[in-house]
Parts: sequence; structure tokens; C-alpha cells
Amino acid sequence: MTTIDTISDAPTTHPGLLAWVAETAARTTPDRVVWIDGSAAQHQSLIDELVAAGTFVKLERKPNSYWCASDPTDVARVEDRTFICSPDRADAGPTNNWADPGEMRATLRELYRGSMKGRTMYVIPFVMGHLDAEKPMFGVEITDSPYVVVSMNVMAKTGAQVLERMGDAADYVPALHSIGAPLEPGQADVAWPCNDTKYIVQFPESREIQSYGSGYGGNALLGKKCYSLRIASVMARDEGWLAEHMLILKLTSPAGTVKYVAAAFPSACGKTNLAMLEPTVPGWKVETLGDDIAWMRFGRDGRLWATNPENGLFGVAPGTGWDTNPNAMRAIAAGGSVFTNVALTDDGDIWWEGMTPQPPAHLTDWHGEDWTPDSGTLSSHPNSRFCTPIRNCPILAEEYDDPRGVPISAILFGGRRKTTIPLVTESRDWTHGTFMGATLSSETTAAATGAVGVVRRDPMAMLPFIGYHAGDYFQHWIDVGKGADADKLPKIFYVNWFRRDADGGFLWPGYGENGRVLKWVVERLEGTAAAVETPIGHVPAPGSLDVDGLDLDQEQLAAAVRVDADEWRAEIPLIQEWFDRIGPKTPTTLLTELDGLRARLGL
Ligand SMILES: Nc1nc2c(ncn2[C@@H]2O[C@H](COP(=O)(O)OP(=O)(O)OP(=O)(O)O)[C@@H](O)[C@H]2O)c(=O)[nH]1
Ligand SMILES: O=C([O-])CC(=O)C(=O)O
Repeated sequence: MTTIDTISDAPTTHPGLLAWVAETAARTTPDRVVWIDGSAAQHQSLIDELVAAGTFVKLERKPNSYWCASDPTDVARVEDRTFICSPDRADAGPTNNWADPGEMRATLRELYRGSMKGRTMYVIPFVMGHLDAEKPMFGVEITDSPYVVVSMNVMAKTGAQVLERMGDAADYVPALHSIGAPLEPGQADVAWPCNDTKYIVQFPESREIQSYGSGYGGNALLGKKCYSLRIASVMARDEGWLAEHMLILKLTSPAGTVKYVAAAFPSACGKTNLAMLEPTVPGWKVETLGDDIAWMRFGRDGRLWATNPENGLFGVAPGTGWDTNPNAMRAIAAGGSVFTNVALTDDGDIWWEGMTPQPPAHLTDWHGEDWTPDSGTLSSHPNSRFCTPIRNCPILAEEYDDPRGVPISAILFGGRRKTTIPLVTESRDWTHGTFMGATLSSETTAAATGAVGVVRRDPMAMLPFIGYHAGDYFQHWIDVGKGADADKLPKIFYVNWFRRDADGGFLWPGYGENGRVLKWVVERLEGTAAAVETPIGHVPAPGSLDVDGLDLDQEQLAAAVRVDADEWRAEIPLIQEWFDRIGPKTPTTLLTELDGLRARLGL
């Protein structure tokens, strides 16, 4: 590995970057500074160090793949420690934690003082999206966590090729990360150092990120949620595009017609699964473009084109199995993955709940303890993850490599709701679709710390990721629609795979069967499927959803697609409460939509 002891040996002459790296090194006082070059040799040497340190365990049964367990207190995004530090508090809005940028900088400056002592400071030049995009989206993450470097090498394009393209003048998002665990001389390290004090901070106006104390997921891999959603959503507002928490898929019909679909579901609500779907309906084919983030810009043809800025998959492990998501299983079998907080099998493989119907007789659980099916505990943390190169995905669409992206025909919004929300509803138009997105609700999951299963509004699945005022964000969505040719805008649908029956069972089998819903969506776009108009939008007419070969009785299907006026009447005060919380910035058009819904429900 190239170790560069002095900044003057740096592999760049970009004056701003050099100054920032020097200043950060002076404050955080690492033992060494290492520039990430993106080479396989350097990547491997970091992995070897992590194995030697006991942080990684090499898997015997997956090529070049590693098991890792985090500190049990550092397992998910910390939304209560995430801040949007706009100069004016009002710009962060009621859904974000806000702190004065000057005060926050001062607090963090103190925390970073000596925070990398005894450690190596890595400088990771990266690009989200294509290097040859019209305007490449550069970032540089400075971190003292080799785990973060290895993961960033998977999730983004990193290294010398990026630095070279940045030249001396490119703008980039500086993203500073420290686990906040300085090592005194002679002090033994732990496998997952971190700090109880955590800050995940975005400075939207100056496009900067500072993160402290956590080494896990979106808290630490700063190209992901912090840059590609929180910071990018502000750039998108200013420049007239959309940075969204969406998967992107390519759908080909038996007749060979191709449609591209984007879908926004909250964390751990099925994006990776839908993006890699194997449809059960004969002749339909899904290919993957992205499983988490979509950047959408209008093309010269007036259509909305989407790209996936990421290079890897950071998927929820539990529930991923050969029967639910065989393509994810194939992707991880191909190697080059890091698995965090899953269980280890006795023969050097990984396992998690839902991978196979029968658990192995003995495992080492994510705490490193012996585990058997009788243990009465979960072997893997519910937010355990696989981090895998997207090129491992066997159904990656060839358009992934096209910097222009793909033209989107349909946008799906969806959440996890036991009641009320039908399997699929089509909006009447863009504004109504924006209302559906703005009022999206979902039960919380283990992807963030805090209670699981609590229903909350999660607009466009972006609640924790909108980098500015949610009311302005809704207005931005409406404006995007206003400025466009209505015929060319994607059609918006609202889906719910998670509606339950009285016994708590899922009404809809989900996973590969969701291809049936995608088929209905495409047939609606083409005007060939029938729908029934209801107070909340159009739902499948009886017989219009293809359930051929599906073991589902008519009553269950009817319950899955049913619009229950009483349930919706109960929803209205919750939506009102939500708009009240957003306050005077709630766009009038959305209030008018709510009035219309009320009237249609006879309220
Ligand atoms: N019942 C049911 N569960 C599903 C379905 N699709 C996904 N899930 C489960 O939902 C959980 C999360 O699925 P993912 O596809 O990883 O969710 P994600 O939205 O990509 O999650 P993030 O990576 O956090 O953004 C897993 O446990 C899945 O097994 C479905 O159609 N029905
Ligand atoms: O950001 C993370 O830690 C993981 C993730 O993809 C999400 O929560 O949606």
C-alpha cells in the first residue's frame, strides 16, 4: 500500500482538496495518511489488515468475501443524531433536526481534535454516478475506518481515476468521517471501534458532510444517504431535478415492449427485492438498474431519465433467500462481499433468518456467541447487511452503463401498512400522485434505531433524507410536474405488499408475485387493463390483475385490493395532522387534493 506521510506526496494538485486534507490531518492527528487509489492490490491489503485485526473473518464458502460484526450499539442509521445545518432554521423544516451551522462546526471541530490519533486517515476520492456524466458528481470522503474504505470501494467508483478526472478545479462534496475512537500508544484496539456520541451532519448550502462516532451503513458510507439523497436533494431543488430514494428496474413484456419503472419504498420495505424480481408471470422479465437511489433529470426529449449513482448493493440480509430473492443470492454467491451482523456457519459461510426454511443446527450469531434453533434469539441483526458489487447482479441491465440513464414510465410509491392501503392504486395525474407520495405512510423498520412497527408518514420514502424543508420538497415535486409535458411524465402508482388479514398473515404473497402488479401497471400505461375508480384513485377491476396459477382465493385477492372507506376516513385526520406539522409551506394544491379526498369519502 502506498503510504504517504506528508500531504506534499499527495497524488493530486487540486489546491482546495490538498488544503482540506492537510487541515483535517492537522486537526485529527492520524499516524498516517493514505490516499485510496482504487486498485485491487490496495483494496486487498486493507482487507488483510481487517482480517489481521479480527474485524473481518474470511468466508471459506464465498469467494473473496468477509464476515464482520459491528459493536452491538452501532447497527443502524441514527436519525435522532442526524442534522441538517442550514443557515436558517426554517430551511430545515419540521421533519429534520436542525442545529446552527456555526455552533455545529464548533462542536464537531472539538470532537475531531485528535480523533484519529493512533489510526490511519484514508482519503477516498469518489464519484457517485458516471465519471463521464455531463457533470460528474464528485466527493471525497476522509475516514479513519478501513471498513468504510472497503465498503466505499464497493459502493462507489473510487481512487485515481476519479482524482484524475477532478483535475485541479472540480467541485466536490467534502465528507469527513471519524469513528471517534483515538488509540493511545500501547492501547489494544477492538474489532469495531466507535463512539457513543454520534453526529451525522449535512451542511446543505455549502454541500458538506461531517459524520462522527458511528462506523455503520448510511451513518458512515457518506456517498450513500448523506450525499446522494440529503445533499443531492438540495442540489436537485436548485437545479430542477429529483434525487430520490428509489430503485430502478427494466421490465420487458412477452411482446418485447420495454418500460422502465422507479419505486420509492422506505428503508427495508422491499426495494432490493423488487429491483431483482423474478416475475412468476410467464414471459415477463425484470432487469436491475438500481436498488436504492435514483437521480432523475429531464432529457431533451421531455421525458424523465433516471440513473443509479451507486456501484454496489447494500441490502438487508434477513428475508433474502433462494425463494424470495434468488438474484440477490446469486449476486452474493459471486463473491467480493462484506456481510455485517449476520451469523456464521460452522463451515465458514453466512446464514440469516429467511435464507433457508430450516436454520442450520449450529451457528455463531452476530454477537459471536454459539447459537442453535432453540436459542430463542435471532442469529442475525434485523438490519444486518450484505455489501456487494452491483456487477455481481446476474440481471443487471446493460443500460446501467449509460450515463444518460433510462426514461421512466412509472413511479411506484409504497410502504409497509397492515391495513388501509390497497395492493395497487393508480393516481389520476402527477399532482394526485405527488399527494400520494407526500402522504405515504409506513411502519418503521430496523434500518433506523428506535421503535420498529410504528406507523409514520414517510413522504416519497424520503423522510430521513430530504435535505431541506419538506413543504418546499413537495412544492418542488409539483413544480417538476408543472414544467413538464403531461404526456411524457411518468404515471404514479401507490403499492402495498404488506396488507394483513385478521390473523396477521400477508394478504398478498409478494416477492416474485409482485410482477403481476408490474404487469397491471404496464397494461394501465398502455391502456389495456381495466380499473375501478374509487375515492383514492384507480384500483384493479375484478379480473384485470393476472392471478393465473396463483394459489390465492378470490376473497383474499378482493381484500388485498379493497378500498375500505371507513379505514380511509380514519386516515384523513392523520393526513391532516401531517400537513399541519409541515405547516404553512404545505402546497395549496396538496390541501386541495385532501379536500377532494374528504369529499369523495363523504366527509
Ligand atoms: N411480505 C413481503 N416482504 C417483503 C417483500 N419484499 C421485500 N420484503 C421483505 O422486506 C425486507 C426488506 O427488503 P429489501 O428489498 O431489502 O428492502 P429495501 O427497501 O431495499 O431496504 P434498504 O436497503 O434499507 O433501503 C426483507 O426482509 C424482505 O424479505 C414482499 O413483497 N412481501
Ligand atoms: O443507510 C443505511 O444504513 C442502509 C440503507 O440503505 C437504508 O437505511 O435505507
